[in-house]
Amino acid sequence: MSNSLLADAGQRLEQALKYTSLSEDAIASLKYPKASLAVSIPVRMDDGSLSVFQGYRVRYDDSRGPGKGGVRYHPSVTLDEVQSLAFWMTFKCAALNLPFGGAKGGITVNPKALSRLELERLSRGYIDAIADFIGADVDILAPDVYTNSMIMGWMMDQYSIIQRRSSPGVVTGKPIAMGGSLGRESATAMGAFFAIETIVPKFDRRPQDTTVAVQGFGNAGATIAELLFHAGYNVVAVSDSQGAIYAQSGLDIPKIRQFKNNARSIKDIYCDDTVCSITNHDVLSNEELLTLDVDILIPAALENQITEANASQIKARLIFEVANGPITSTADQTLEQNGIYVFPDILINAGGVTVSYFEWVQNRNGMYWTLDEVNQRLRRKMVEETERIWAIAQSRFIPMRTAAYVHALERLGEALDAKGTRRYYNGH
Ligand SMILES: NC(=O)C1=CN([C@@H]2O[C@H](COP(=O)(O)OP(=O)(O)OC[C@H]3O[C@@H](n4cnc5c(N)ncnc54)[C@H](OP(=O)(O)O)[C@@H]3O)[C@@H](O)[C@H]2O)C=CC1
Ligand SMILES: O=C(O)CCC(=O)C(=O)O
Repeated sequence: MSNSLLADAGQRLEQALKYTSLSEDAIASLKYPKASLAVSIPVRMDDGSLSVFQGYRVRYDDSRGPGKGGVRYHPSVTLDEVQSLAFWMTFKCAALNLPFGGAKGGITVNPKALSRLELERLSRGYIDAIADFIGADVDILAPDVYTNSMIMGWMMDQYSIIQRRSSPGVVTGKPIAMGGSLGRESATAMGAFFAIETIVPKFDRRPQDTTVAVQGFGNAGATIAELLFHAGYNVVAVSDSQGAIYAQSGLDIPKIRQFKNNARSIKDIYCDDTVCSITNHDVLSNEELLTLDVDILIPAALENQITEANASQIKARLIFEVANGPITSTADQTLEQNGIYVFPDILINAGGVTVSYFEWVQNRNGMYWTLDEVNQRLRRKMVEETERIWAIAQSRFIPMRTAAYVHALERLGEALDAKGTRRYYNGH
């Protein structure tokens, strides 16, 4: 592992390997992505010009099943980032005992600058470029940052056109009308909520006495903020890419969501009777939100938000990583020294991929579940695996992140070893 984000992610693997007895072969297999594809996607723009975008799809490991992971559209997407995200998917799927390996995709683009038709041509062009690399039994796509069910619908449709058969199982997070699952839209946050509800009582905390700050107000961030708000937590700060707002007495999250739905930034919220009931809130930067004196901090935006530079200023007691990779490995050490508990991404945000798995199962069976069934199954899975990881952390005196990796590694090691060594010999 030579480059930075992936190298940093690899530190977590090294740390966890000290607590496992994985075979040398299994360890060696997990150190590098299995396959990385980089593609150019030419897109005819609305003004007639041609723009060429860079896209990626990485399958990190598929020893437990087909690759699984979302597709990100963001200006800062790089191969290194996509490889790291695929690495986390591998451990996430194993930690939750889903029959999948880890994969991820991305396009380097600012989707906010594209028209809807340009976005559709880009999404279909991406599938044209990676069609041979994916499949319902090979590598399955899903939403991530700045992608959504509409884009997943275009992707599934384009793949079906290429294959000349309906192929719903190649993409999850689709519109319900195209075989999507009820509950997938809220699944990442719902899974995090079930984990938080499992963990918070262990710290003798009650929702009404617990303050929360959430960074990121998209699919994951806005939904977890609203779930916690309705459960009685005091959500005092939220943010989007433009900035944050804070009110010590608490924020009215459903009203902020209503405001944000009109494509405006949280920091521009103003108060009148029709738009919000927030009074006396302060506007903060995203950096300031992270260092607020709150009980729970929930990063739900991008990677590398808590680093060596600001870790010592974090005052939250518990951090739940809804985003992938928001804390660097060196920052982890500082937080631990300061007695701050970190609940890791590969557990906390696993609700999304868990309901993606449910969607894939429903597509294969052609039978569809009610929202209640989906959420009950999700709750069972999240509570079960959270308790298992908690027990590992407690019994071995290790942080929850290391415990989650140890838990995932035991399952990955079994699958890698069960395949034997034959596959390591060339030509036989
Ligand atoms: N969607 C899913 O199913 C899953 C998502 N995740 C992870 O959750 C995180 C959020 O994803 P998701 O909610 O889906 O993405 P969305 O695109 O729905 O939302 C992203 C949010 O993050 C905000 N944001 C972007 N850049 C910054 C920044 N620099 N500082 C603060 N906020 C910022 C955006 O602001 P603005 O509104 O201004 O654009 C937006 O509110 C990611 O790490 C993703 O990988 C994990 C598991 C599953
Ligand atoms: O739903 C999925 O398949 C993956 C979601 C995702 O990209 C993630 O968990 O980071």
